[in-house]
Amino acid sequence: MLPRINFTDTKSFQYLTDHFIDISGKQLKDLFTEDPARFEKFSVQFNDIMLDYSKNRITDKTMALLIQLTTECGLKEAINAMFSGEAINETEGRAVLHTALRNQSNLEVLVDGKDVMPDINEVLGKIEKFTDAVISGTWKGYTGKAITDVVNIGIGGSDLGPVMVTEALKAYKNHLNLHFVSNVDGTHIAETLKTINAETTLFLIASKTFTTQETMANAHSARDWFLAAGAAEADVAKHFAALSTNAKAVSAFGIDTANMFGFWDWVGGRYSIWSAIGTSIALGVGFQNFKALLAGAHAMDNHFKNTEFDQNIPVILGLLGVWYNNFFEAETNAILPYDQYMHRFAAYFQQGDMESNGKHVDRNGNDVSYETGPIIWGEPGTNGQHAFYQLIHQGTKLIPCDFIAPAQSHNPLGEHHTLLLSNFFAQTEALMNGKSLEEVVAELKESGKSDEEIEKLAPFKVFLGNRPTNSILVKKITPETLGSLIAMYEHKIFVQGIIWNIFSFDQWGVELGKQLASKILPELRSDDEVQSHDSSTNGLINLYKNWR
Ligand SMILES: O=P(O)(O)OC[C@H]1O[C@@H](O)[C@H](O)[C@@H](O)[C@@H]1O
Repeated sequence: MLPRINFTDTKSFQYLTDHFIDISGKQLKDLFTEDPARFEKFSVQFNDIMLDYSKNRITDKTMALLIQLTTECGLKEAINAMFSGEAINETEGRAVLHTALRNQSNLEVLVDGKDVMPDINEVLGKIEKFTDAVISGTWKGYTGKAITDVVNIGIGGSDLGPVMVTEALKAYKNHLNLHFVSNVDGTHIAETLKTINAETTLFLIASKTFTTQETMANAHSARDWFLAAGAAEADVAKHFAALSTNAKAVSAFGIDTANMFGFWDWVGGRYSIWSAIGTSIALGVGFQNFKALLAGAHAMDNHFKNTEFDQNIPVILGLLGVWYNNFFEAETNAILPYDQYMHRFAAYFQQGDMESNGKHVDRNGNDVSYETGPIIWGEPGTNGQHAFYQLIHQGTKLIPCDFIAPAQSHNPLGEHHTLLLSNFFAQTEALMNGKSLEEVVAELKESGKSDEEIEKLAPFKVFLGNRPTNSILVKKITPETLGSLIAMYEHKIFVQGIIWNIFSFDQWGVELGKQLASKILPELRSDDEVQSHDSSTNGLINLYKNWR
């Protein structure tokens, strides 16, 4: 059982509340002047990842109090409970063991007294054999041709992770063309089917439950298209594989369970890229690179489990997030990778973070009296700079940002990477230092503006600064480093869930919409006027019926 401590009742919360009054009046740039050792003090390097958190509105005291908060909230015990397979997903009665999927040490992990490692290794072995056969071309389609295209059909955790990772690791891609279909909007599958050939296409039906409406609709359409292209029922086995925990539903769909890659109910959907859901990754970049991704995540797991909290990257990130969320009342957190390959990274952690910590009921079943999960958003730099950074620099909202960049590019083309990184370094400096009225006036004077012009223009050109950022500089985006980065954010989310006293591994909030859609569906199938809802919903449905 996880602890049940209201963090606002802790001593450290009270101390932090007092301490916040001191800190909120301080300027980051002054903190740097006062303490030239800030970078050494507030940075941690782990393998090829450097977290510099010195540009945050913190002092030694802030960090000491935040660490004290972890003790009062039982974080250490909670970490041990997760890694040791306790059923910490209490509302679903399940363990939370995505860490076991990447447990390259192979030491036993017990769930209800049974070591899960042999099953995990068996599935990994099966994925390796299958992906090697498809990549090498020994796996043949129904007309004897090798596979050229792979279509992963899945949604949420069965889509976002594979999309994000295969994009982030595109530099490692082989000849297979990967496609991802998630939306139940027929456009998604229709447009994909236009680009592929049934004889050389492999469909991966990725669904933990194998009941998700969108995925099942897309899977059936893919199957119909495949059969309409001239293939026979018996050919389905060569072109359809399932990634799922639900063998019964997989068979019922018509996929041979020999082509099923299984996982278990102790793997949450948004934590499932490390499971058979990662098969599209292994197909796209090769099994060895998939293994390296797992190894990178495993290394971060060990760091998280074994490192003192003041040097523990996910713990530090989690606590900084709590500091801004609950004291500065920041509502969002931007993730800004300066790496085009990582363009889906923020989208991936929108699900990872918001589906985990978007909860208003605590572990005692009571409404919380404080803010929980932040809104996660972001786009790659430098594109974001020319779009929404205006608000980060000069808007009225405090937006803590994570800047992520690799020192080495996979595409060292001319000066591109140097240009990119000059922006990466400049933005965090600008956000911290801002530009004072005096500086603006001096600049305008130098550019030859009259006093009258200066008076008019100056206020608009002032940057208040004091805007906090983390810089995460990595050597290169390799499978290992990416694995570590993903696990780092997963554990950050865990830390925050523990502090906020919420259950991070269920997602009841997605159910209501599904329930109502299934009630509305038969109403849409008939032509009768609908009167069973409120006037807005009735009005919209009836107009839709008139227009369709
Ligand atoms: O993999 P499945 O079972 O099709 O589920 C897909 C997604 O379905 C959503 O409803 C859940 O909120 C997600 O957590 C999940 O990832």
